[in-house]
This record gives sequence, structure tokens and C-alpha cells, in this order.
Amino acid sequence: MRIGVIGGGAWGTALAQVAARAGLPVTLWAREPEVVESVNGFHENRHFLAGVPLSDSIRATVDLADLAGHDALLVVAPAQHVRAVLAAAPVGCTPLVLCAKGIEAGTRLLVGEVARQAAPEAPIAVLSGPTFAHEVAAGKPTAVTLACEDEDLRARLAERLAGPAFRTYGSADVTGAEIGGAVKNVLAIACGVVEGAGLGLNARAALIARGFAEMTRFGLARGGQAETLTGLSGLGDLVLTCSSTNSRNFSLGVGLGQGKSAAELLADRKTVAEGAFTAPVLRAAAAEAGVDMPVTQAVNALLEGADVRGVVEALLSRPLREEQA
Ligand SMILES: NC(=O)c1ccc[n+]([C@@H]2O[C@H](COP(=O)([O-])OP(=O)(O)OC[C@H]3O[C@@H](n4cnc5c(N)ncnc54)[C@H](O)[C@@H]3O)[C@@H](O)[C@H]2O)c1
Ligand SMILES: O=P(O)(O)OC[C@H](O)CO
Repeated sequence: MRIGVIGGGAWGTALAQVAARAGLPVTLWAREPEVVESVNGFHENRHFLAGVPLSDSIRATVDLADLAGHDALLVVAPAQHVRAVLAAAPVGCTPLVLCAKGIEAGTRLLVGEVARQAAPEAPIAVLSGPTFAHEVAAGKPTAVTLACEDEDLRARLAERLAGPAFRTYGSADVTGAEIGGAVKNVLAIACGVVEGAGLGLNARAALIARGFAEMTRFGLARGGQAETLTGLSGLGDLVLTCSSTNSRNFSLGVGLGQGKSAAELLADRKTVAEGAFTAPVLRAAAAEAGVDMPVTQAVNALLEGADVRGVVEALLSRPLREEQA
């Protein structure tokens, strides 16, 4: 099985290394010529994943046409760019494994739904879970959800991408897997705010639990399954991303909690904090679906410049409610 990877950021590079470790030849498409030079010349992505030696069976390219004839394509461009790269890539009926976490602005579509529009003949799978790229690339133990409706393809991909330290758990619930990954990025910003504003560990635990309730309400409304949301791609990834400044989303929240503006924090950023793009789309999608998402609303208010103290007071002073309502 020849694997193509679309996107030479930290995660695309780490996944290229996963595939190479599994013994598969890999072509890695990056839009930056300097990334291609670094991977081909030094077997390292010095721009997005510095310090991690890469397999010499990974060949990088700036030309999307070089992805023709592969057996599967891992799609690891940021969510807002997936449509454009798929439109330009030679996809045809090659299976796509979607690895970006987000919701497209404007259309409010999950990445899998975008891919179905952009590449209607391609079978779709989703790879998601608690996966800091540096840890995966370094070979530290990691487990992911590999979701695909086609049982045979799911089993084939799960088996070929797995390795001694990279466990793939199959699921037929593509929507549930995607919603966990998209929503947790917004909730991680909220947890970062708690850290940055010094609101304490009780507050962070409460936010994870109530945030998970939000994720579940939205996920069920969009057709995801509860078991997926409590799994690696939902609760698992939420806990990881809400716990560490290794997360770009959590770090963005820390800055907001310290009183910095989103514009200041996002200016000239080379790496992606998907939650900042997902938050407004998620708020709109939740309103459309009639789902109450107060933490998501609070994150949006903070991204739009609201004062941290006022937003926290507003969250805490909402009418009391039943926990399971
Ligand atoms: N880094 C992680 O640990 C990790 C883990 C799991 C999932 N993800 C997800 O993977 C996706 C990619 O994140 P990453 O961490 O690899 O990126 P990154 O932050 O390391 O790098 C940014 C990426 O965005 C790309 N990019 C910027 N503008 C673009 C454009 N106009 N068109 C196409 N690509 C463009 C860059 O080429 C680069 O590949 C995101 O959805 C992210 O949530 C990341
Ligand atoms: O750095 P973040 O916040 O984009 O999180 C990376 C991964 O999604 C964690 O699973």
C-alpha cells in the first residue's frame, strides 16, 4: 500500500512517519518548498516538527500531481483548506483518510462532508484521537479512532497504519469521530482561559465535564453516537487537549485568560489553532440545531474581545439546572 499525505505541518509529518514505520512507502505533499527541502535533504521537518528524525522512505514534494496512483491519501491540511487542496489533488476514487479537526466556515460542514463534495467518488475514513504530533512522531504509545462506514476498508486501513506503539480502534461512526475532534478544540480554548486567568483546577474539571455534555448534545443532534463521543476521538482527545500547553488551542486560551486579544495572539501565527476558526461556526451550527452550548458561546465572546471576568460571571450566574438536562 503506497500512502500519500496531503499537508506537511506537524501532524501530516508525524503521520507520514507512522506510515513509514509501518513499512509503507510515503509521498508527503507540503505547500512550502522549504519543508520539502528539509524533509528530502535532512530527513527532518525543521519548520513544523523540528528535532524528530524522519524515515528516509518518506519522499516530500510540492507537486500535488505526485500523489497520483497511491492506495490511500491522508488529508492533513487545516480544515478551512481541505476543500481547495482536494479540488487540486488527483483523488479520483482513492480512499481519503481525513485527519483535520474542524468545521468549514460558511458551509458549516464537517471535513468528511466537505470531502464528499470535493471528491464524490472517493471512499471516506476519519482518523482522530488524542494525538500530540511530537509524541506520535517520537514513537510514544498512542491510540486513535479509525472511523469508516465500509467495514473492509476500515479493517484494511486500521491494520496497515497500526504499529507497536500506534493502536487503531475501528468505528463505523464517521460523524461522531469528526464532531469530537472539532468540538474539543473550542473547549480546549476555554480550559486554557481557566489556566491563564488562574481560576483553578476545580474550574477546569467542571469545564471539561460540562464541555463534554455540550459536545454530546451537539454530537447526538448531528447524528453521532454516544459511544464514539465517550471514546478516543471525543472524551479522550478532550482530556488531552484541555490538560497541556502542548496544545495550540489550550495555549491560545491561556493568552486570552491573561487578557491578551485574539488578534494579537493569532497574528503572524505559522501553526494552526483550529478552535479559533471552529468556534463561530460551531455557535451558528448549534443555534441552527437548537442545541445549548454555553461554553462555546463564552469562547466566542472572548475571541471577539469580551472581558474575561464578565464572561466567567455570566457563565456562573446562569439559572441552575438539572445536570442531565
Ligand atoms: N499537530 C497536532 O498535534 C495535531 C494532531 C491531530 C490533528 N491535528 C490536526 O491536523 C490539521 C493540521 O494541523 P498541523 O498541526 O499539521 O498543522 P501545523 O500547525 O503544524 O502547520 C500549519 C499547516 O497549515 C498549512 N497551511 C497553511 N495555509 C494553508 C493553505 N492556504 N492551504 C493549505 N494548507 C495550508 C501549512 O502548509 C501547514 O501544513 C489540523 O486540523 C489539526 O487540528 C493536529
Ligand atoms: O495542538 P492542538 O490544540 O491543535 O491539539 C493537537 C491534537 O488535536 C491533540 O489531539
